[in-house]
Amino acid sequence: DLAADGAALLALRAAVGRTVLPWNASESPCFWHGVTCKSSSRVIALRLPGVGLIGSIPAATVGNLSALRILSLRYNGLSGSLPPDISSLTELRNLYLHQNRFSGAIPSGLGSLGKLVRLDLAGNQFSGAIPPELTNLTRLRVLNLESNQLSGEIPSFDLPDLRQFNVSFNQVNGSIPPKLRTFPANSFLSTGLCGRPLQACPGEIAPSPAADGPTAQGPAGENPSREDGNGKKKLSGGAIAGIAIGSVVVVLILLVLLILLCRKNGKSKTSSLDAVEARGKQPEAAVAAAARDKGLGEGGSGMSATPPTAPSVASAGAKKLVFFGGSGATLFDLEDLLRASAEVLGKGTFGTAYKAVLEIGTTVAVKRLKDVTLTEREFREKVELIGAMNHPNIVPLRAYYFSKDEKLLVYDYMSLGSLSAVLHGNKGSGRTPLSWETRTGIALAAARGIEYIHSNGPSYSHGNIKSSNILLAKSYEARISDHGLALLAGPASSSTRVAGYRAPEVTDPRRVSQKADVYSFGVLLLELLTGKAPAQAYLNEEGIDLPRWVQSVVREEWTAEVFDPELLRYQNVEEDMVRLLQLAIDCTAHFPDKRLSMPEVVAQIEEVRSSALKALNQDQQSDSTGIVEEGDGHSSRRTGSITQS
Ligand SMILES: Nc1ncnc2c1ncn2[C@@H]1O[C@H](COP(=O)(O)OP(=O)(O)OP(=O)(O)O)[C@@H](O)[C@H]1O
Repeated sequence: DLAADGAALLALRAAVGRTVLPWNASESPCFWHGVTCKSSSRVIALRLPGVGLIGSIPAATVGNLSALRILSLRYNGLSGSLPPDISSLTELRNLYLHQNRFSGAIPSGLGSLGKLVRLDLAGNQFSGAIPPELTNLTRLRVLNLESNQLSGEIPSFDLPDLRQFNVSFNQVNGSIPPKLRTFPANSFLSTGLCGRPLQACPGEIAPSPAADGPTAQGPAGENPSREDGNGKKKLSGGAIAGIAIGSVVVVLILLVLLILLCRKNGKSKTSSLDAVEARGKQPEAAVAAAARDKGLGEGGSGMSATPPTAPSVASAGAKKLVFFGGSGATLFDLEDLLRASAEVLGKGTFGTAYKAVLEIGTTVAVKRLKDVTLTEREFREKVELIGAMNHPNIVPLRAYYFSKDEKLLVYDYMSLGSLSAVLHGNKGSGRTPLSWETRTGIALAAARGIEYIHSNGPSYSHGNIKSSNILLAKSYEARISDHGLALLAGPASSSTRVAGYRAPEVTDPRRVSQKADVYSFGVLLLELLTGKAPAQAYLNEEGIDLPRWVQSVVREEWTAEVFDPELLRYQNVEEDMVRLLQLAIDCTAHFPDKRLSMPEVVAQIEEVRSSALKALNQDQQSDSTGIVEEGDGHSSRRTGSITQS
């Protein structure tokens, strides 16, 4: 009970923190710095990073905190052996003891902490062998043993969830166990180990580059960042010959394509986009040149004047680019568009998107629609509805083009790309994680954009809310894209939509509703909070989607586990994170009637957002010097509680 927990904590203070822990014994331990309770009845987290604890931890101190889930004593001066009764903390998920002076053997009893997710013992003086019992920790995601004095061979870990592993700077030796060979070389630096990703062991055949390919995946089969190795493998003679022959073939194919392109001169004015599509993201000067070869670019009429509100027509021979006015945007004509250097941004449900940089300097995004079966009149009517939408959180549609063979939509180009790319792309070094303040700003902007779409009438919905349709302009201003495209799309386009965002009641993706948008937005919120893509392979291995995964974790009361580790560095925001998580869970309620409306969602996010801005101000004012690690906040505030919908 809480009294026993309090006594254990006071005993710990007497042993290692007499002068540094200002705990008031007459108050409930739940108010003590670094202590987190559940329902004011048990201590579930003890976080005392870098507070100056010194000495060795006796038995019957932390070992008596039997409800403990998080123990963080990192960056202190703790020494001696770990107390063996640490193995009685069977609720423990995160154990952070790195950067102390612990010595002796790693207790084999740690292997009985079956709920452990993160174990960090780096930067100590642990010696002896790595206990084979640690291989029982089947939920382990992080195992960091770096910079100790461990010796002997590494036990054969086969942990399905292991994402980070490090034994660098130890005296371990022997062959790297097969299941760990997919981790990069810097997991095994300065050891006596051998085998991939290091040098082959004596008697082992060095892997050929070809053999590296398919087996270089992580244990969960989905973590390409582990493939890095030292990147200096030598190519075999066969591979060099293959590359040389391949290059010659590619050059020949390009030559043939160029000849065909020249012959087709004049056939279709927009067919230069085919060339762009074929070339993907290659530099595009040549594409512009190809368009010029076709006689499309010379003598273009440049910018056109525009009336402020009515659609205007920029003429290019028989072809017309129709603009929506009122924005004061610089206009251009079809010829300018064709002369622009372009690159493929990506292929989506409704067609291919291109970035086009016009000679006048304007950059636009052009969407080339596929499978449009509407008549010209129907198409124009529907596109004008889309073009009439005007809101700061909607990507503006500037113009469109319709011909029998080609349907184009011209949008403002959003320079920071999609939320999906920012959140999940570039996992390597140099990545700038999205801050809590930015995430709440994006959530609010996206919610306002959807609210605006819904405000046009009960039959208006977006139908395809997902992170690749949240685009970011400079300073991470978020806007909804692809609004209204479902109106234009043919039946074929509905099949490719990502199921991870689709509300359970939506069986035909073309028949969506506002409540289905709320569901998809809830998934998007979960994505912002967890950092996980709804279609991520390992979530779906068990057939679990993101909302169900979050609910299962929350049900087990590991709320802190669901959050993106990149978010856990922020101080004083835990309660707001939990509020947003609760909102996301409410939005993803199974039954549409139980879901909130978008105005309600916006109102709730506004509250969280203003609190996030306050926290940001506090952070900027306070002199925060601590180094905060994954899964480990400084705040002793309660994480809050979550209810299931
Ligand atoms: N206006 C824009 N500015 C910048 N990038 C854009 C713009 N519109 C689309 N993109 C980028 O182009 C890529 C393809 O977009 P597109 O909308 O065609 O497909 P999608 O969003 O991936 O899927 P879906 O069509 O199902 O919405 C997206 O990843 C997006 O980042």
